[in-house]
Amino acid sequence: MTVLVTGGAGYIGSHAALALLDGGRDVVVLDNLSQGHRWAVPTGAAFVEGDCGDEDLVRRVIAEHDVTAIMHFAGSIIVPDSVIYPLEYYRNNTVNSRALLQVAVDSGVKHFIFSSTAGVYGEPKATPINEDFALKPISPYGTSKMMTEKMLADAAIAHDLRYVALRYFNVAGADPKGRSGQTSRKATHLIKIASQAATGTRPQMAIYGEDYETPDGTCIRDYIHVSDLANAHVLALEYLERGGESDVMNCGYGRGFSVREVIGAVKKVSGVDFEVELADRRPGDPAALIAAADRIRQKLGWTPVHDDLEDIVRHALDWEQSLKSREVSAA
Ligand SMILES: NC(=O)c1ccc[n+]([C@@H]2O[C@H](COP(=O)([O-])OP(=O)(O)OC[C@H]3O[C@@H](n4cnc5c(N)ncnc54)[C@H](O)[C@@H]3O)[C@@H](O)[C@H]2O)c1
Ligand SMILES: O=c1ccn([C@@H]2O[C@H](COP(=O)(O)OP(=O)(O)O[C@H]3O[C@H](CO)[C@@H](O)[C@H](O)[C@H]3O)[C@@H](O)[C@H]2O)c(=O)[nH]1
Repeated sequence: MTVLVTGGAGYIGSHAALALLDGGRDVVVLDNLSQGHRWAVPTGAAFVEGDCGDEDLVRRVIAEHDVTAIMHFAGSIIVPDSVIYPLEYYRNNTVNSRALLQVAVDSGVKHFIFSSTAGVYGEPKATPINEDFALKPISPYGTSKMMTEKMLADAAIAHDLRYVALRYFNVAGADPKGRSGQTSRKATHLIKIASQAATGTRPQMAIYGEDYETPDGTCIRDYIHVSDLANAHVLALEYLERGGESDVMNCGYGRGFSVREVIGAVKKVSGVDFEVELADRRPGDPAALIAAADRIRQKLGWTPVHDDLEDIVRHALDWEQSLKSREVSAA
């Protein structure tokens, strides 16, 4: 009875592995370390270095570890890169997910939890966004995730497999106990970048556009603490194990903060007045993305405990500081 966590050496996967281990589950992480780090795999989890699209390897891992459920985090995640390298994104996010799904079905794994994204909605017609809105992704990244959702839906009809696809809104923060956090080599996320500016890892940061139709002109997003998100995965697994139907669920808190509000919170919590420039809009940024977050609360009984922007920011800043000392000690 082991959970296979693909991408468990990365940001969200490592937090999910921690949540599973904290709940007394056995975990095996499969990660090719293209972005993740061996040290990010939580103590107590078994680790296999390899690709989730390698069917023979995944078949062996499932058999050797008696895997009964899969949480699939492995993937390529940078939206603008997906525009430049679309075929690479379809390979890693769609083709490799197909391979993993094939082995899951062949091996009799019945429960599958998938990392999807608010990016599947594209430019939504209104906000908050509920799960029944049309899927109209505007990037290859969003399309690659939508295609995996479709494969899951069809496979679940044809085979003895049930799934939950969790559509994450803006994931941020770090494990409150300091055991993991965001370590991406190529940071693009707002709270990560602002935390780097506050801790001196980068000299300044920019706001991408101040002329949106929002109260302060900057984009609004629904920031969700990574540990609340990790717990949602554990609850999704329990839901499937007690016979829950396959479903898709938004993961957000149902409220939003503007870029300016986020930067203000990072300055307040850190006490550092770092330099912020104004820059042009970043292509493809919708003005506001806020989740309708009722379904996940109702169906999974999910009750977030870190729904506080300053909490999220504090944990992100603590992690950024700890990364600096890690680099110093590694030098
Ligand atoms: N971070 C966000 O805000 C966000 C939002 C929506 C959805 N997601 C999704 O959540 C998942 C996890 O994202 P993250 O932020 O933790 O990213 P991450 O880059 O930190 O983690 C992804 C991990 O997967 C590994 N990986 C990539 N391709 C692999 C492959 N083919 N085989 C094995 N391992 C592979 C990487 O080495 C890395 O450790 C992704 O699927 C992403 O699309 C993330
Ligand atoms: O240095 C920065 C970084 C970001 N932003 C702005 O901050 C907002 C949030 O940006 P970011 O943190 O990059 O997140 P998103 O572009 O909203 O995308 C994230 O959230 C989506 C779901 O909402 C996921 O699909 C994506 O994978 C994930 O990267 C946007 O308006 C950006 O323009 C800045 O102004 N300056």
